[in-house]
Amino acid sequence: MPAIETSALTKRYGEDVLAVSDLDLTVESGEIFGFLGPNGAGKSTTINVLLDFVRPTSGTATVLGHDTRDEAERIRERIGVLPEGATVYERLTAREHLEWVIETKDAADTPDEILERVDLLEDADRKAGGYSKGMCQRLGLGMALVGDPDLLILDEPSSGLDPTGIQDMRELLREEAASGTTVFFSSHILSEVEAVCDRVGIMNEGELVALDTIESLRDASAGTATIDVELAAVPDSLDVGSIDGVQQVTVEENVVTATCADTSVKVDVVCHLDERATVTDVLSADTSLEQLFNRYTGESTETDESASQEVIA
Ligand SMILES: Nc1ncnc2c1ncn2[C@@H]1O[C@H](COP(=O)(O)OP(=O)(O)OP(=O)(O)O)[C@@H](O)[C@H]1O
Repeated sequence: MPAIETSALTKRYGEDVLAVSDLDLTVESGEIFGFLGPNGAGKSTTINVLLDFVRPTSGTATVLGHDTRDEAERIRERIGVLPEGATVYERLTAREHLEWVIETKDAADTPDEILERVDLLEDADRKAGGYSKGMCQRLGLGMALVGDPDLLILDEPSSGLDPTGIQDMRELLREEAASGTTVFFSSHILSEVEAVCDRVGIMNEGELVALDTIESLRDASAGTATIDVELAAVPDSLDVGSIDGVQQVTVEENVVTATCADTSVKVDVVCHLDERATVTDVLSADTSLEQLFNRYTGESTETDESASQEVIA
């Protein structure tokens, strides 16, 4: 039985906003699934449907085999949730938050054990009103862990966390998955999920535009590369487009940029240009996973620093 299954799931807000469109998504039991997409892509809306916080306009969703509309209570008993921008009660301490959730869920956990896991033990008896955003997020994560849930649904779990916090969170998700918990979490940053996910679904403008394993996405991203070749002067006829495997060519000032179907084509481009002009510099960049994500979602790649760049001449 899949942990999550949606079929033709659609959610409209009023006439104008199609937040989720015809979504077919299956998350298998035991996997760590990253639900990706830029702001406004429909991730939170999908999660809110799964939690029965909003009702779908059409289509269906099941969580742990239960229909979200008819059996929301049964679902809640078996899942742990970190909602978007988790709120805490300012006057309660972290320990009191956990005691409250443990009691509500009639769970056997001890607060200290969970506080230790989310690194809040030292601050357990401070009122949450004085917590930083990252501490609130860790408290929210701790509350989601109560009752050893079969499924964790986390909306932007690393929001507000510092790099150490993000690493701790990844470790915790791995531990949960290793103990048999399915983890479904949303993010708008691919690099945050690629280290930990088995599969990712990429949403854009309400639609699922990619659904694959990280490895397959990597394979796809390994297939393309761009090369910038700087020339002393650009001759009238370059004819770079005639080279096998060159997909696109642009010339700006004296730099020729070619998009190649695979990395081996880059050498052909350099040789071709070297025969026709004086090459003064060459910069090549293999397409990174982040760029691939950006391509699916139409985001700009200009500021992407994760592209692996190497000067080859
Ligand atoms: N309650 C609401 N009423 C009207 N429109 C809404 C409502 N909630 C979401 N939307 C719209 O639905 C679309 C999808 O929003 P959603 O919050 O699901 O995206 P998201 O991928 O979670 O984005 P983010 O990463 O910013 O949280 C957006 O256009 C948003 O403005």
